[in-house]
Amino acid sequence: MELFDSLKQKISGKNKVIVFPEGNDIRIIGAASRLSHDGLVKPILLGDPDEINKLASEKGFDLTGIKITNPADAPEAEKKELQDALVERRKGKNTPEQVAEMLKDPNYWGTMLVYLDQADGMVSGAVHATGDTVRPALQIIKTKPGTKRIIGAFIMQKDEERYVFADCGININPDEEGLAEIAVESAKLAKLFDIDPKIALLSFSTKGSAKDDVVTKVANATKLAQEKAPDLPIDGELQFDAAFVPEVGERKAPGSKVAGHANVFIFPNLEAGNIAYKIAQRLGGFEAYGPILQGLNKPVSDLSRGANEQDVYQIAIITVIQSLANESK
Ligand SMILES: CC(C)(COP(=O)(O)OP(=O)(O)OC[C@H]1O[C@@H](n2cnc3c(N)ncnc32)[C@H](O)[C@@H]1OP(=O)(O)O)[C@@H](O)C(=O)NCCC(=O)NCCS
Ligand SMILES: CC(=O)OP(=O)(O)O
Repeated sequence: MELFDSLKQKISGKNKVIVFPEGNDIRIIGAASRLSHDGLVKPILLGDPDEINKLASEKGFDLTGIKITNPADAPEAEKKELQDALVERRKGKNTPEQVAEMLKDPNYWGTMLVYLDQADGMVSGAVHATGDTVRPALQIIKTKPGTKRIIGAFIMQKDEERYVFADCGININPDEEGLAEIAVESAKLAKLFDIDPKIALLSFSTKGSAKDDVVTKVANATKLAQEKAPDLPIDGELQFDAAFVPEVGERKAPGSKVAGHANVFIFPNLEAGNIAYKIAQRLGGFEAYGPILQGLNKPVSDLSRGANEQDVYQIAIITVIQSLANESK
């Protein structure tokens, strides 16, 4: 079954509430309309209702079943509830005056709805850059117990081919420990998308063919990841061809359980990961679903500003899947 058909089946009728802070964007309005119509999500759009209704009617989008909230115009009691809870959450870090300013940003408002269980997840980032989208979640929702850092991974899909790329969204220059955590957590994400993970930590070197501190970082991270998850097939450092092409893998890394067959690709830093996913998407014709943020207590999804309506629709579905996965733990 096609990936999204199977995901839709899993979330259909679950009535999960997803908040979209960028409610005035036509891509968001179109996606929310379809999600509501298809019975997949109960959307909350944040923004000016007049503007949202006008844009929707121009494009013929039905807003039945969609709640619209204008934070700028919200009842005082609602504002106070969010403000008091945020002051408490940011105790010692932000003053009440700073909190009042923060809540003028719809990403903070939306994140608070998730934190207070008034929404099951949030999707934003079609307009805002990644930092502005995820910072409220890092400060308020925070990482799950036992998880040090959130990770921004992509599911890359073309026809029958499906891979995980990480980190492509968040951690700019992870250290050895960080890279090992990215590898192990990305294997968990792979399983959620029916990928049997074979994890390659990528470099410009294969098994010591080049010497440099950045190569040593990947080799050491591989050892740490293998120690953290001895049952998983994890190998590195591998060049992409050694990780992906069976004949090259046999030549460059003989005896490896991963080389030539990898499907979870861990990049040494964010430069490599972000560039790689965009090349695979724009030159290679792969669909890029993400960045899927792993490790938060409740799901918040960032979009690329290059996203279209279909990307928003699909990321919202993935956000619900993450919410359901959290419940089953
Ligand atoms: C994610 C990112 C925005 C965080 O940076 P930042 O806001 O400067 O982070 P700060 O160091 O000020 O930390 C803010 C909070 O987030 C937390 N935090 C930062 N990075 C984190 C991570 N990877 N995982 C979990 N928490 C994190 C901090 O602990 C801090 O919490 P606190 O305020 O409760 O103490 C930053 O790493 C970044 O810009 N990454 C690249 C994003 C990007 O441009 N990607 C390319 C396009 S997808
Ligand atoms: C994921 C990503 O690269 O986001 P943007 O294109 O918005 O920077």
